[in-house]
Amino acid sequence: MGSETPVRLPVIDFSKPDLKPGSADWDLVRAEVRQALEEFGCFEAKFETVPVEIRKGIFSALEELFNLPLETKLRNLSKKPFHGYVGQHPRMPLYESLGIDDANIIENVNSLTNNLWPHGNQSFSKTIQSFAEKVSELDETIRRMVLESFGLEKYMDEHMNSTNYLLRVMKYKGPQTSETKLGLKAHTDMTIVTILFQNQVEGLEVQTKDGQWINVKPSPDSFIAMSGYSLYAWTNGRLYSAYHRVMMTGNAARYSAGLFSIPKGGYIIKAPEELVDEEHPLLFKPFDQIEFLGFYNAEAGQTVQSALKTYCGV
Ligand SMILES: O=C(O)CCC(=O)C(=O)O
Ligand SMILES: [Fe+2]
Repeated sequence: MGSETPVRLPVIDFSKPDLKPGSADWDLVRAEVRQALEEFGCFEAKFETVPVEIRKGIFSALEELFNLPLETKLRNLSKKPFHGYVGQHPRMPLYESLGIDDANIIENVNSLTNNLWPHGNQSFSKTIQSFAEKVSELDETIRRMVLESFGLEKYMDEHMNSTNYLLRVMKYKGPQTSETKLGLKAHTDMTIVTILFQNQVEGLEVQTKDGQWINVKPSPDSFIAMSGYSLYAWTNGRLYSAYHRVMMTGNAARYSAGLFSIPKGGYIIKAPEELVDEEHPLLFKPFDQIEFLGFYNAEAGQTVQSALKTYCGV
């Protein structure tokens, strides 16, 4: 018989003009978001609110950034894992990235820009900041829909104020071969929500619950949204958090940008009592994510899943 149809991620349209809380479109999209995050922990989001000059501009900005000499990029090392420059790793030789904390705030981007380009680079700062600000609207919409879908409106303000944004921009060199090579190893994100945007070079793969890898092929105006493991913990396991990785082939470089909403240090992740019952016993005792990450990073070789269970599993 013919081969099975490959599994595809759900595609959800956030570009509807009337997508306001309370509208009929909002309720429909909210149900799609909930279902996609339960089943796949991931979906493709059509979100045309990001103007075309920012969508195009972001990739020129990334090219300009990663073309800088290595010693310039290395000026942005950070003590926090994956917050500053990361690259030149022997096991991930194709991968380079740079993290920018709270990139939706122009002063933060300017301090990075001035470090990279001592004479300034206004257009780089503006493109990065506008991108982060626009994409953060999608993050907020998704989180609002998730909380509403569980009837958890009373936690909305606390939840929305509990996170910071990290923008991480990435370059994966083409491996210059038709063999598939590792770009970024399989992992789950320790985030509330992750939103990815990529140029037209494919490579992202997302694993389904039954272990199949889906090749993600977003259309040029789409973003990929994922529920992270912090949201898995906060929702007491109601939403899935998918393993994903980047596999590269061919000559072209892949550029991507990820906006990560991350619980602030000092904020205690505690599943709301409404999501704990006999059918869904509590998975994790309340924890501070920054303290957990200290534990996780000291335990070489563990996955987030097993480390969090050891750290505060019930
Ligand atoms: O480059 C991508 O599309 C994926 C990046 C990623 O998974 C991450 O930075 O956590
Ligand atoms: Fe990731």
